[in-house]
Amino acid sequence: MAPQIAPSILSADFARLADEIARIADSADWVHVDVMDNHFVPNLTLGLPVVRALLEHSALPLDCHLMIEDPDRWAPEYAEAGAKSVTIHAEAAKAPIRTLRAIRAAGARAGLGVNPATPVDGFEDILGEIDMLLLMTVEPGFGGQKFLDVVLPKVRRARELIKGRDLPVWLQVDGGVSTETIERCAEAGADVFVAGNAVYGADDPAEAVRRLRGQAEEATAKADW
Ligand SMILES: O=C(CO)[C@H](O)[C@H](O)COP(=O)(O)O
Repeated sequence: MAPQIAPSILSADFARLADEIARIADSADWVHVDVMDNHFVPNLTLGLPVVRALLEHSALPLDCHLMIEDPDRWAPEYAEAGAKSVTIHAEAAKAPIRTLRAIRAAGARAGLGVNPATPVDGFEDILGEIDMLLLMTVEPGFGGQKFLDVVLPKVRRARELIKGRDLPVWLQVDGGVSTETIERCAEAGADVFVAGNAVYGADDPAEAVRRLRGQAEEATAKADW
């Protein structure tokens, strides 16, 4: 699959979210929406009512990343509301298979996210239940953090597992993805790139997306996976 860019609105102006999404509508593939509940992570952002409002105003599909304590309760509702991708965290879900199936049943792509220190090997047998594996490349909770190089071997490992099973699972990296780090992520096997600060911290967010995409495409073409 060609690399996809998912700007995170965590770094956008929260008072003007619809306008901020419009700025990247012609260059990005997804809008990445970070839902945080101040329990799973030490930050509070937005929830279902705001996502419903954004769905009315976004020309791009929403990729909702639930960093919340009880994703089993909430994830299906995001999918039913119209989010095209909903990711739950492996560290939080109590019934991940049931919840992933409920997301799919509601018509969305089902994502499974893991924190930097969570290994991916334990999830090999459930890869068939998911459409996207999200690997956090910072500790979740805040935008603008430094990319954790230590996660790169896990990106390679995840790509091997996906390839080994011959499944169409997308591999997303999230956190500290920028012009400095995106090539290493693509070389290691990532094909969906979340970028908050690197996009919304730029003077021209659309141009920032195009630049990231160009770098990811070039690195992917050279990659051996
Ligand atoms: O999930 C997240 C934080 O938990 C954000 O999506 C992520 O950090 C993106 O922001 P940036 O590119 O600025 O690191």
